Amino acid sequence: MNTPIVILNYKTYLESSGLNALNLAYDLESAAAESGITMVAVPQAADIHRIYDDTSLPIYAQHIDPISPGGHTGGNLIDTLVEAGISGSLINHSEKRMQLADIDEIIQQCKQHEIESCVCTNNIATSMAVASLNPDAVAVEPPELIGTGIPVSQAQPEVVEDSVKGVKAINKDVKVLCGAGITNGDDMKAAIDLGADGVLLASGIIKAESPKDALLDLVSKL
Ligand SMILES: O=C[C@H](O)COP(=O)(O)O
Repeated sequence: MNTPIVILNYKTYLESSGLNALNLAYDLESAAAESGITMVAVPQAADIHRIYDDTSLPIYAQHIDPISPGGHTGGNLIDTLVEAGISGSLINHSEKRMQLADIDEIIQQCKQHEIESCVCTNNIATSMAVASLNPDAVAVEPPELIGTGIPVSQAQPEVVEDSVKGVKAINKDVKVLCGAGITNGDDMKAAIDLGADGVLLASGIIKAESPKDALLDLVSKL
């Protein structure tokens, strides 16, 4: 098995926006260096460049719009995000749902730009459907557990285990991550024991008194 991966979605918490986004990136960078675990920052678009300039972290976008260069006011164009420093993107997060054809379009755009695609899903069936689109990773997250602190890997282990089985049966090269409520080392260990390749998380780290300590605890039982 490959080394597990941690993807930290900054969402739009004030604790992970603006200058706080950069401070959180420093925490991620030092926790990654101390633990040897790959940690990915997923800041808002406006904060990508500052993190790229000041750290060597892998950076994902939170969302890419299915557009091409031209007249799309307010859009998140992949070319601009790549130039700002991303090496991948979340796609279809629960808080930013997309139509199936648009998910496919963004996976293809990511391949053209040679960046990673991580498609979020809400259950086993959608995880399997998305696997056939050949993204780099699928991140399954039951929406009702997001932001609750109730970890999917312990509250709904069958969702993680069956998503892993279902996705790998369709395409063994697609990594399977899980998210929602993941906070500490026990939650992450449970996810990895169920076959997940890593975790996608947010509030448990962003809202922690010391995000760096929380990150080190997260990977302490691997
Ligand atoms: O992208 C991250 C997920 O939505 C999980 O969020 P959470 O860790 O706050 O539950």
